[in-house]
Amino acid sequence: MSEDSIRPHHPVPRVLSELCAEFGLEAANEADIEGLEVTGVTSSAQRAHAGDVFVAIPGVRRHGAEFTDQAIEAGAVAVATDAAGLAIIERNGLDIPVIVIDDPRYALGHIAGWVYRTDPEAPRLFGATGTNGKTTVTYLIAELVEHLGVSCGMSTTVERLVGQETIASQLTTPESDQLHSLLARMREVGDRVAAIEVSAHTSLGHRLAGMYLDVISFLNFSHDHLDDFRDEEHYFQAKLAMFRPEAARCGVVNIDDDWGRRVVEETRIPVMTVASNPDAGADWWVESWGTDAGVGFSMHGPEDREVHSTIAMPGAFSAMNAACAVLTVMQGGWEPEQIQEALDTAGGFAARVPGRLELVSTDERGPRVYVDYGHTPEAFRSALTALRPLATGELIFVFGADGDRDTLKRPAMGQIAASIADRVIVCDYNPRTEDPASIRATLLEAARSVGKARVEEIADPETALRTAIAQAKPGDVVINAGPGHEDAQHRAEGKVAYSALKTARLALDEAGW
Ligand SMILES: CC(=O)N[C@H]1[C@@H](OP(=O)(O)OP(=O)(O)OC[C@H]2O[C@@H](n3ccc(=O)[nH]c3=O)[C@H](O)[C@@H]2O)O[C@H](CO)[C@@H](O)[C@@H]1O[C@H](C)C(=O)N[C@@H](C)C(=O)N[C@H](CCC(=O)O)C(=O)O
Ligand SMILES: Nc1ncnc2c1ncn2[C@@H]1O[C@H](COP(=O)(O)OP(=O)(O)OP(=O)(O)O)[C@@H](O)[C@H]1O
Repeated sequence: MSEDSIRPHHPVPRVLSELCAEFGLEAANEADIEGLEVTGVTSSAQRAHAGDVFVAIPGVRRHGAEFTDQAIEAGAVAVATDAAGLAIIERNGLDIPVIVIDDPRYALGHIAGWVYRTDPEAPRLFGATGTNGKTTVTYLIAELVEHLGVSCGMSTTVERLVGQETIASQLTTPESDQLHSLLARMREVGDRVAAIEVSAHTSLGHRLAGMYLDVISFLNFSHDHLDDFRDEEHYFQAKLAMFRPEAARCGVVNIDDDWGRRVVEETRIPVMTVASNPDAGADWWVESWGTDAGVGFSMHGPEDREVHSTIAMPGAFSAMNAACAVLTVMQGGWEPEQIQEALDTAGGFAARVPGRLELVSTDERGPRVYVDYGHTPEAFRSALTALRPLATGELIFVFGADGDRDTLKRPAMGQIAASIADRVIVCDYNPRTEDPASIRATLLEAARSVGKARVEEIADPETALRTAIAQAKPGDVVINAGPGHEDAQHRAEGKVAYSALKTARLALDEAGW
């Protein structure tokens, strides 16, 4: 099943004229909408199903109304669009009822919420936002809620989970029509909570319109996405927008950085704060220590309340991720004692998050090899700092940078890599339409400017990873940052199949580990 087809299996039809009455809308053309029933909503003509309202959005590249014929062919019964969209439909002589709305992208979520009967109580939404760690924390929230005996659906960059079914994701946070449809299907299968990863792009595209977050967690904030947002402040405001009373009931905020403290100052929803420093004045503070499998952590809260457990992922940041998940669930209504018992019974967080500092090597006599999804300067710093102590030999870092995405972060990525690792190998990572050699050149120049690590260039990511693993010795740690769970590279010539996880396994096999 593809993500495009996640729909409720038993939709209860709604009457289009009631939708118009609900939102104060009128059909713009002659066609009679009386008695017309709708069962779904789509913003993409390619995803249209029979019985859908096609919400035609004026996009950055195209106007959705240009694709109305495809939506009609698939069985769409009406279109909701702006005046420009109506003009396109009329110009093309198409015969379908059209409802004219001012801002189709904003209206999309509200219409979808009405058609799919989105109910903030079923499932309740627990969201995670931040520059790094959203996917991980979303998995941890879902894991903990399930340990508490409650069925939890999930939406992340990696996959959507509905009941027992998983579907690979396209976007981190889906378009609002897809999200409402996903929630409707979760309700059908009995998921009472949905853990969802909320990107800053969500605010740009009103992807949570018509939904209400029960709890939203702010994990951290650092340099990323300055191509899509005018500057850091706009990127921050997109995240802060989730902390409005109209968007969320309550929140959790990590105040380890100044941005977290700003969220606390500027939000009008009740928030529970957390920090890694006991003197930060947070409601909860977290101490952590390394274990064989990851980290152990103790959370100290008000009135001497405590939660202690482990997470099978390395690094102090993993303890903070676990703490944010615990506090999200606590804000959702569970007591620390219930959470403690659930974690004790489960033996801590297993944290099975594909491609997030995933340990691929299994032979303890050989080098340790990790595949990671880090692609920001701070993610590099966290991963390298977490694994540095495990390297009794060399710390070898294989990485590249996204093409057609925030070019400004590249120098910091190169510098951080070369200031913590012993050897860095710069390769391609999703160059998209950019010249890969010029992306590598920026990273190499930044890495060499540090004058510490050995810096090499191997353009092909597969060759780079295989070389690093073939040359690694016992005691060395190899990290491949970037590809994480992905199964393809995005290049100018199109998508090229590539899995770093598979390559790492193969190379370890070949090296006899
Ligand atoms: C910036 C942004 O949010 N862009 C999104 C936006 O694009 P757009 O407005 O340009 O849409 P368009 O391509 O002009 O099309 C206009 C309308 O026509 C429809 N259409 C278009 C073509 C067609 O053949 N048929 C059709 O029906 C489209 O569905 C759309 O409704 O609407 C499109 C469809 O609804 C999205 O796919 C697209 O996301 C693009 C692909 C994207 O890559 N976004 C990334 C940056 C993103 O959102 N990333 C974040 C997370 C990042 C992170 O944290 O790492 C995410 O949440 O995934
Ligand atoms: N709390 C954290 N602080 C800093 N770095 C982190 C944190 N959690 C995870 N990371 C790093 O970021 C990488 C990506 O993690 P994850 O996929 O959970 O983040 P994300 O916010 O979902 O990323 P994306 O926005 O790209 O989907 C990890 O593999 C790890 O290297």
